[in-house]
Amino acid sequence: MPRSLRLGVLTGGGDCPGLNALIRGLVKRGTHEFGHEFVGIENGYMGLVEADLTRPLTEEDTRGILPKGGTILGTSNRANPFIYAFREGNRWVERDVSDAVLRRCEELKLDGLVAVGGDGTLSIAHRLSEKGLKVVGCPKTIDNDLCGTDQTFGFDTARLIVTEALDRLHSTAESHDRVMLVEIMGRHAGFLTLESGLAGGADVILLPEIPYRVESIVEKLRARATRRRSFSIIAISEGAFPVGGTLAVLDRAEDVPGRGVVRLGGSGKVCADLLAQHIEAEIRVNVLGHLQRGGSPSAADRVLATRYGCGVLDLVRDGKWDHMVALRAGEIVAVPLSESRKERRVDPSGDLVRFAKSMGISFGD
Ligand SMILES: Nc1ncnc2c1ncn2[C@@H]1O[C@H](COP(=O)(O)OP(=O)(O)O)[C@@H](O)[C@H]1O
Ligand SMILES: O=P(O)(O)OC[C@H]1O[C@](O)(COP(=O)(O)O)[C@@H](O)[C@@H]1O
Ligand SMILES: [Mg+2]
Repeated sequence: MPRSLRLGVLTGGGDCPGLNALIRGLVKRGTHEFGHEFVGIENGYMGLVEADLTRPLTEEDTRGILPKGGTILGTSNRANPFIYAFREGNRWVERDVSDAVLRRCEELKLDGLVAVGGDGTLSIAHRLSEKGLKVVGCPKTIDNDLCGTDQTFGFDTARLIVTEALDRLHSTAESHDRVMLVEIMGRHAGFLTLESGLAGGADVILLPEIPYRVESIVEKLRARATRRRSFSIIAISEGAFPVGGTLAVLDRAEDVPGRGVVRLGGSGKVCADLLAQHIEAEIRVNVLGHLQRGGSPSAADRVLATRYGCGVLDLVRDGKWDHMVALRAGEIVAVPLSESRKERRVDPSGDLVRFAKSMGISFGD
């Protein structure tokens, strides 16, 4: 019988469907096979900085959570221990509280920490690991932009939601002869836009990896109009921008204390305003927003998340701290956490883009 451990668990960054399935897999296998004990840490790393945000996490707590969206542990994308934001009077100050986080883990008598998150959460995990904390990671994000793993859970569900939105927008766009722009999440990576754009039959797909020229989109829209189809669907990433232009930003990194990264939004409106200078057709912009992350995970995401939750316990058993679980060529493997710092992007000359172009889909280049 392997040694029973006391493990902390936290979920950090933006939530995504499948986090609860992961927590369930982790706690069930951990309890049954290893006799581990789990401590739930609430609101990401915030739970290791602020008081009263930890609680026992038992198998009983995981009953019925498999199909639930979000995370029963809560999360935060503003709780980086290396730039933690505190309110002092009427201003915010940022401090490095990473030493206090290590002390807190000792107080909680943790033998190790399981950090579930995206590039942000996992690179923080790696930095904590460098300071001596025993951490293992599980990758998550609807953006699918993490290096080291072929897929993150959350992506499949988000792709289904966006595809359904594109399907639904087709009928109203066609009835009104409109150009529909659909703004899709993904930060600086276009995976979600590319794959749901393909699945949902978009006519134009605009990605952060391929800056667009308005003239090129106009040409495509005009070509469609002469074929007596005067409606068009444009799938645009929140991180897409015109050649020579800049990112559409809702909050700069420095405007949100503790956040450390930019909040994107508004690329659809920017593109619509540019197009309106050239075409007569009515244009509408749809921002799908957090609908893309909400609700129950798909079967595929439940399975992948369960595999990650169960699989990370092999890393713990083998003492593979400072590693994360990953999917590579269909297998669950261990990858150094330092890999998670590298972000993945759509390859503009890869198969998907090439085939889409060969079918007549415009990328605005
Ligand atoms: N590439 C990065 N490297 C280091 N820290 C990051 C990085 N991206 C984000 N962070 C920090 O990690 C926290 C969570 O990041 P976020 O991107 O929202 O979540 P995640 O990537 O884990 O889903 C933020 O507070 C931010 O300060
Ligand atoms: O929830 P917020 O703070 O508005 O953040 C929105 C961002 O989070 C995401 O939904 C998911 O990103 P992460 O997985 O890196 O947290 C991005 O697609 C989007 O840009
Ligand atoms: Mg991130």
